[in-house]
Amino acid sequence: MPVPVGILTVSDACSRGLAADTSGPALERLLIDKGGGHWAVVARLVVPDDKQLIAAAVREWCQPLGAAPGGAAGCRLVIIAGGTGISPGDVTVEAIEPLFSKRLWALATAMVIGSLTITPFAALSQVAAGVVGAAVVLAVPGSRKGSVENVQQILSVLPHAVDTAGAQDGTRGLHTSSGTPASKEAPAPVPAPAPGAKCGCARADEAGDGDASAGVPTAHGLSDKLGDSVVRRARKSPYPMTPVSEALDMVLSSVGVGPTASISLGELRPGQVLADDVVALENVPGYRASVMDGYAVVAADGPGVYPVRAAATAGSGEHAEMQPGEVVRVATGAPLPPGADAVVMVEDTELVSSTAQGDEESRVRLLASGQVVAGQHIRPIGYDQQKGAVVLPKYTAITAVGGEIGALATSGNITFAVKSPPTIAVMSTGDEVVDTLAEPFAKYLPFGAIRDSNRPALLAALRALGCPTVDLGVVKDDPDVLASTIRTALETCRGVITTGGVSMGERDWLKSVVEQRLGGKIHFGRVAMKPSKPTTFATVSAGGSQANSEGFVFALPGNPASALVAFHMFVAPAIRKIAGHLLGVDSSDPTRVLGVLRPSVTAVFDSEDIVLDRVRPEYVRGILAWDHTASRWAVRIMDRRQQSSRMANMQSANALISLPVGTDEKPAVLRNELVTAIVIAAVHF
Ligand SMILES: Nc1nc2c(c(=O)[nH]1)N[C@H]1C(S)=C(S)[C@@H](COP(=O)(O)OP(=O)(O)OC[C@H]3O[C@@H](n4cnc5c(N)ncnc54)[C@H](O)[C@@H]3O)O[C@H]1N2
Ligand code: MOO
Ligand SMILES: [Mg+2]
Repeated sequence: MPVPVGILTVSDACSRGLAADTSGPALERLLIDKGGGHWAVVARLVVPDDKQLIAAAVREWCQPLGAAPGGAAGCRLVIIAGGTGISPGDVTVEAIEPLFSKRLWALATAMVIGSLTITPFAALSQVAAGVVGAAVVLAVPGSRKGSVENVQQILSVLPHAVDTAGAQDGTRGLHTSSGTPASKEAPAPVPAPAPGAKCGCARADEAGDGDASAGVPTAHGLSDKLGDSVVRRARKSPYPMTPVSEALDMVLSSVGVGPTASISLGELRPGQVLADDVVALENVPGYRASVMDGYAVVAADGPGVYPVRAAATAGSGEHAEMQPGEVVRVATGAPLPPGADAVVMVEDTELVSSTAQGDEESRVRLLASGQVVAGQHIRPIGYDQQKGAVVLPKYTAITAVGGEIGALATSGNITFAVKSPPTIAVMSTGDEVVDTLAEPFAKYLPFGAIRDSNRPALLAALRALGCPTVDLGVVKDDPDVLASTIRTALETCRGVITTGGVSMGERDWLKSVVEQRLGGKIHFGRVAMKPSKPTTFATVSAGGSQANSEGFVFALPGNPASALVAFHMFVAPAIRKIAGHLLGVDSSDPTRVLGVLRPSVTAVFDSEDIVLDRVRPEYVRGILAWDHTASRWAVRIMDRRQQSSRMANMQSANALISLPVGTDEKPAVLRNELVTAIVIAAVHF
């Protein structure tokens, strides 16, 4: 049995989502690659440089399994990366030393000596090693390189150290070792774990908005335990502030490209993508066709008076061979008689005589004004479509322009291999939310109620992407109903979008429902962005017709602008991936809407200066347009009132202006500065 390991990254920046945690993954990789199968990383966490939080995590992980009411983690090795420098903010060693029942001086020294052979800066790290409960706990520098180099020095002796540490403490755990230094420090408030909980592998750090977490993974993930009273809810969100790019990576690596289906022309819809090249089965035109209404002639005959032979209108059958000295009346699109090599427009002729009944042309004059050149006004065979040529290549997206469906109709194929946008169900949640799509229409709102704007907006946005939709209505804040509605929807739909109930409120149940009722995995529960911070993405094993596949749940924030921004940032790319849109297109050309990600353009900021948020990167709703005078993109803010509760700031928006976190050096974006605009809808020219 591999030995359970916990890896704790201590970093203010990582916990705030402002930097990616690279040492945690690197240490895990080291143990996997070089640990000879001895280790299994069962817990990874990022916490800020906070003594209480570091100690709480170590204490929790080093408890024996089942010792505490559900909180024990049973880790036998804990590696802490970061917070070992000599600045006042580095508190890792101070946090863990009081927990040590035994200091492992020599182990720490071995790490220092080894590292000193690599860099003299190793002398500036306060590495530490000790025993906590039955576990060996190491504190190593926070840099990816430094952390790995230190652990590498002692990797070969670690298995023995861990064995011995377990043996020396008969109680095997902190829990029963009251009186050890560990028990002297008050534990940080930890959300109540479930009975029997053990180390999860979810990361649980905390960041953003100056708050700090006590989150430690439990059997039910990080969410508040359903059934617990409000007094036991987490008072800080245990969900890491995931950087936007990481969140997007998690989404795109969790959803796979959808299946290919063979469908008929009438079933083609905008949003689908061709899964194969479509080859023309026939020439268009399949015959030499007239481009004008007029007369088929022999060009060498030249101007003069000619008898008119049987008329050829489009669709009329084949002609007899044409003779020099005669003309054949033809309509646009009609086949030319064999022998004709040009068409003269009716405007370049005059009637000379008609039949006795006066209902048919007898002779016409080809006027000298009309030049007659061989080949004139004739479409040769295969002019528009060559048999055997690729009409539309694989990855072509079907658009609402109609050109693709038209070209496919012309190709002569009966069926087409396509990937389609998935069926998605949409639900609004909230006791206060009044249905705006179902009868009867609420003419007057009860006090405290709000009309549902999220569901209609999301259903429309999904349809625009080509998704078949299922409307789940408005669901009350009731965990049972929420769970059963989502579960049932996932039997027929690839994914469910909910809005509301994902933040810190006493009736914000979505995360708990996903983890505890649906057995889902929350990949992220908060994103470092403004708006849409509590955006949650989870995968859930589906039943019904979707059995054996994973459904996904996007639990979007209730605030309307937050829900829509999150939709465009995360849901729309997932849908485009499932539908088989080409990955990685030319992002410099925003008119190309192919691709999983919408393109970003650099644009001039054409609005009053805007103060940057100091914690979260912001996605401001804007209108992107081509500035014809200056030949550049310009973007202006839709609506200065960018509150996430205000749906109106999304209207007419075709771009999200991606603004960085503000700093003392760069507190604002000024008019005429360059910004990045993410295109979310058709751009204006
Ligand atoms: N203590 C904290 N409170 C909040 C935090 C936080 O970090 N700590 N985050 C805030 C942020 S940011 C957002 S965004 C919201 C997200 O809230 P929820 O997703 O839990 O959504 P609700 O609480 O259910 O509703 C929020 C808001 O939106 C209105 N709403 C909900 N559904 C709809 C709908 N379908 N149509 C129109 N409006 C809707 C609802 O009435 C509320 O006003 O949490 C903050 N709080
Ligand atoms: O993320 Mo909330 O979406 O800031 O309002
Ligand atoms: Mg809420």
